[in-house]
Amino acid sequence: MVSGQTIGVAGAGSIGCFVGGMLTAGGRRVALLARPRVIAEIEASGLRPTSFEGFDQTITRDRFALSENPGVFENAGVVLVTVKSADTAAMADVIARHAPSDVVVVSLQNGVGNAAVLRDRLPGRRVLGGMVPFNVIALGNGRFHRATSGDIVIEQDEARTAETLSVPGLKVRPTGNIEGVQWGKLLLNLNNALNALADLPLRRQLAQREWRRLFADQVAEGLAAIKAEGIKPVSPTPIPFGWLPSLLRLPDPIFEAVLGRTMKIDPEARSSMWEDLQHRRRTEVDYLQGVITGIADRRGLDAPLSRRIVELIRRAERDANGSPGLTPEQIRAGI
Ligand SMILES: NC(=O)C1=CN([C@@H]2O[C@H](COP(=O)(O)OP(=O)(O)OC[C@H]3O[C@@H](n4cnc5c(N)ncnc54)[C@H](OP(=O)(O)O)[C@@H]3O)[C@@H](O)[C@H]2O)C=CC1
Ligand SMILES: CC(C)(CO)C(=O)C(=O)O
Repeated sequence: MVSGQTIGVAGAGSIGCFVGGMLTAGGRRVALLARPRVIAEIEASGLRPTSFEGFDQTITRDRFALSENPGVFENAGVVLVTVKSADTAAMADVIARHAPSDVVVVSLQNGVGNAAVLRDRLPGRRVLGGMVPFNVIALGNGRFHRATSGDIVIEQDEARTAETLSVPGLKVRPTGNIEGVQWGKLLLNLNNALNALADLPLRRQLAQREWRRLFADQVAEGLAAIKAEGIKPVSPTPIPFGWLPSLLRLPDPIFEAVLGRTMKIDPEARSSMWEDLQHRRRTEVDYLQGVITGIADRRGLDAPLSRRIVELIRRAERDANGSPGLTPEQIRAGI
């Protein structure tokens, strides 16, 4: 990408509006493709990325392009894909029709299959996998709040796309092993569903040992499945995966001390899957726990916890009442 070219954001919701806002604040030219409800909110209030570190800027409407018309991608040098995984294929087709043929497409999504879907539907275009380690919550009135720490990681390329996308307050690091990084993130994202079922902020959920034991059992089950596939996950935190289950099972005060040293979590942070249940949207459970049950099916492994959680999330999606607010005991009871 040539610096000065437009950075398109394909599906501006929590991640897209935060990243797009930070890039605009950092002097990049940004074009957001968004739904009418998101456009109306930003038209009324401006775009306000904020962060647990104290960053807080309201970006006026004249500083970026914002539209429901994918024509906003016509001069894009990079397009960041920030839709939920089920919408990746449809968004790839939009990019194919509206972005230049030499555009670089970067997936900033959870899950391990989105870059492959984009590559399949965008032959000839450069597609880079990515991983966003931090949480963003949509707080209303154009405010998109980064509630946990960590740097974005994307696949390294000769054009040094990662470096071009880095601005103050939003660091993007290149990696030669994006698959390992994405599988590592998938293991942490197994907590998204637990958090969604718990109806608790992440910090309060992780402060309770019974929730952490459940998360530890999920990670152990996920690790066993992905090791059977010969995959070596890279931990997104300074804690190696081999230690994570034991660490999660520690008594509350010891765990708190370790967590406090490894990452920052705002009191209001919650998983994106909790947000999906609250807004009666389809969740990404098929791309997270569903990947583990898929491996288990192929390899004849047990994955009882992942199967139970898929079932509970599907039930919550069908009920459309938001989070069911379950306890760890209620989740284990059906296994
Ligand atoms: N939120 C978070 O904290 C984190 C999220 N992630 C990952 O990032 C990805 C994005 O998540 P998140 O930002 O939370 O998701 P959101 O649902 O908040 O944002 C996606 C947005 O894209 C919109 N969209 C979908 N298709 C189109 C289209 N064709 N044209 C215009 N807009 C479209 C959606 O609208 P609609 O709903 O109407 O379809 C929605 O507003 C996911 O893979 C998620 O797992 C990763 C790390 C943290
Ligand atoms: C950052 C994290 C792990 C927060 O739960 C996330 O990826 C999400 O909410 O989707």
